[in-house]
Amino acid sequence: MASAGGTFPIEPGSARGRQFLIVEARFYNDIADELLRGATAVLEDAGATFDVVTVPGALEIPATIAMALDGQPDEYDGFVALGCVIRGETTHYEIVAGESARALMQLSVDEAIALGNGILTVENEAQAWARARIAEQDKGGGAARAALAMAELRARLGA
Ligand SMILES: Nc1c(NC[C@H](O)[C@H](O)[C@H](O)CO)[nH]c(=O)[nH]c1=O
Ligand SMILES: CC(=O)[C@@H](O)COP(=O)(O)O
Repeated sequence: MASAGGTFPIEPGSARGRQFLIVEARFYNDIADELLRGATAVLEDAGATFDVVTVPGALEIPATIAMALDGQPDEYDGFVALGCVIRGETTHYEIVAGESARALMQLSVDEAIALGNGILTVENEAQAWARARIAEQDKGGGAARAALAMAELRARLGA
């Protein structure tokens, strides 16, 4: 398989002095643990500091980032969204997966924030684990890498 985008390289220590907010949805606890482990390992390796806030589900993530921006717009250099949406029996999956991504995209463009989207949208638990596990796809770490890269770019472009 071709190498995936989540391997975007970040120099160790290159984000020293930068502060991030991880917003994690704990709808699936064990998967949330693994996504969080991946994201925090990447931020720590980059020398960044971070806060973590926990919300019930993926639908609550965008509003939480909006609240943080509303409270103290310059407190964070970037944001990492973590969660897992697994298809059930009804159309609710489409709402949770689609609307969380749509609102995050809207926030990141409207507010010019550095955001890594690590919300898995999968058919079943096996797909979720393959993507969450650090030893496999490490999508939590990938989202943190994206947030780090975008924070760097945001600073360079003067946003
Ligand atoms: N089914 C999943 C949800 N659903 C819950 C929503 O995100 C939300 O918390 C609820 O509708 C109350 O507003 N959330 C996930 O993160 N993952 C799912 O698979
Ligand atoms: C992604 C979901 O919202 C899911 O958990 C809902 O399951 P169901 O469609 O069986 O209610």
